[in-house]
Amino acid sequence: MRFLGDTRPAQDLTYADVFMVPNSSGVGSRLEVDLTTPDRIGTTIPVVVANMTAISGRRMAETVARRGGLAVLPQDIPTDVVGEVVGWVKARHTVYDTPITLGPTSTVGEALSLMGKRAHGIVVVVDAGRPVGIVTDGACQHVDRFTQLSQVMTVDPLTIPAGTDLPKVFDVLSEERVQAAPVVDGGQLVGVITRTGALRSAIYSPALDASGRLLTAAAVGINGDVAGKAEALLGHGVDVLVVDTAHGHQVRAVEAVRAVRAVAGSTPLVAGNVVTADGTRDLVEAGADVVKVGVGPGAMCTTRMMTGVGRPQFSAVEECAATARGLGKQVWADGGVRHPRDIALALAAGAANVMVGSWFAGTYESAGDLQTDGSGRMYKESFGMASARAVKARTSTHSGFDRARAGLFEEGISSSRMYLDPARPGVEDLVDQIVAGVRSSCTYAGARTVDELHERAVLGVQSAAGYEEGRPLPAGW
Ligand SMILES: NC(=O)C1=CN([C@@H]2O[C@H](COP(=O)(O)OP(=O)(O)OC[C@H]3O[C@@H](n4cnc5c(N)ncnc54)[C@H](OP(=O)(O)O)[C@@H]3O)[C@@H](O)[C@H]2O)C=CC1
Ligand SMILES: Nc1nc2c(ncn2[C@@H]2O[C@H](COP(=O)(O)O)[C@@H](O)[C@H]2O)c(=O)[nH]1
Ligand SMILES: [K+]
Repeated sequence: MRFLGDTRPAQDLTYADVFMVPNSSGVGSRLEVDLTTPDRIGTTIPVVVANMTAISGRRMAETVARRGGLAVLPQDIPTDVVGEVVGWVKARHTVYDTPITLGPTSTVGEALSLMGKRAHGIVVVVDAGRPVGIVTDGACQHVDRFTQLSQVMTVDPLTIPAGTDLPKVFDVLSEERVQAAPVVDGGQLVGVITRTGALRSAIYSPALDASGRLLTAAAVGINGDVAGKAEALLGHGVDVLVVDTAHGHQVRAVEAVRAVRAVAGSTPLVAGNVVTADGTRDLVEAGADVVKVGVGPGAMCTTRMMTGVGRPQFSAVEECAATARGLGKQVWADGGVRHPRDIALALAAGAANVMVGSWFAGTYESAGDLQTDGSGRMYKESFGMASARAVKARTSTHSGFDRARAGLFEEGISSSRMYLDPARPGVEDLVDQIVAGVRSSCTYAGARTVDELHERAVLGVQSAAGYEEGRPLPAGW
């Protein structure tokens, strides 16, 4: 990566401050670009879901891994529960989505309460494991919530035999004009597939472990028996460990990384957060394979306003990535990502992978319950991991006094409404947008891989007006 005219700007920059110019490019198609991440953890797209309780749970983990990304399960979830989630994710199909199933005597009310859990939008009515009907949201309107599903379901639904060619699935669903269909193997339900799902499965490669199951990650904090917790997570089959704390360049964090490294064997270890070359070096020396970069850019984060501490994220990533790469390691850019461009710029700066939190909060797959406001718009509630709300949950076993004292040190937002975009309500819709944007950035730069994007990117610094000029104006002016 270099700056236009080879003039390094005097001050630190964030994503909005920079732009990338096109290079002479021999990459003729966006489909020639391979977004496999150079951190070699198994992700085939540079998207990691942040370890935030309101965002990253089992449905997020399953859905994102199926498209080549990774979700980090938060440190506040009890270890045995993380174990259950990991076991569940690893038992998921790597191509077909998990169905929502109910019986013929289940009610419309039950179906409606479950439908928002998944983007595919159908409930499969099963009898002894066989699909006997399909219920859509439309069929549940204008009927009593106590109506049994046998009354509203489409009987003998179209089913897709497991293993059917994906273009064929796409064509059959289009011809039959159905949004989603159950997938069966020997008559038994094994999953659900949509038209878009068939398309995506032909474009993306899932992030898999050595046994071909979906990849998982989990975070540990820096307090208590960190090594013991890490060992327990490894015992549950977690593939990537993340040591995560606000101030990753403190003695206790470095010691925690060393302790986890001692038990982690060859399991990739990610540690953070830091924003300096020194912080990066210390975490690498302690045993981190990947250093997580970002203090204060997060949407739920009040650290910079509370403390004045942090660093504009583009420059933080650039400096830490250069240091880590010099030591044969990598960084993840964590926080502040609101557009596909931010991910492309983080990779241009040298990040191997990019963590996204709040942007994914407003999706069907985030951990929270789907809610509707007075005007009928769907939203999820989200909160920061250093907010009073999260701290209260994390310290639930402490004395009342200690909890109250910890609550005074909040550095995050306790409640925010993240609205679902009606045009992109599922996390895969956002992943599509990200991957399309980043693949396109690569062809503009003449890069076929993430490393080539970093090598070839030529960046400039823009004014606020320059950034504003790049925004679309859908309503005209
Ligand atoms: N990327 C970012 O900008 C930030 C991210 N977060 C996220 O919030 C979650 C909770 O992290 P965290 O607040 O570290 O909580 P943790 O409870 O995991 O650990 C923090 C530990 O570090 C000590 N500590 C020392 N200095 C600080 C400091 N300036 N800020 C916070 N702790 C400090 C704390 O002691 P004591 O409480 O006694 O001071 C405590 O023992 C994590 O997921 C983290 O990534 C939080 C803030 C910023
Ligand atoms: N200072 C705080 N930082 C937080 C908090 N909760 C999460 N985070 C950080 O933000 C990123 C995600 O960023 P986003 O812009 O994509 O939402 C996450 O990985 C943490 O590093 C918090 O309460 N305070
Ligand atoms: K912020």
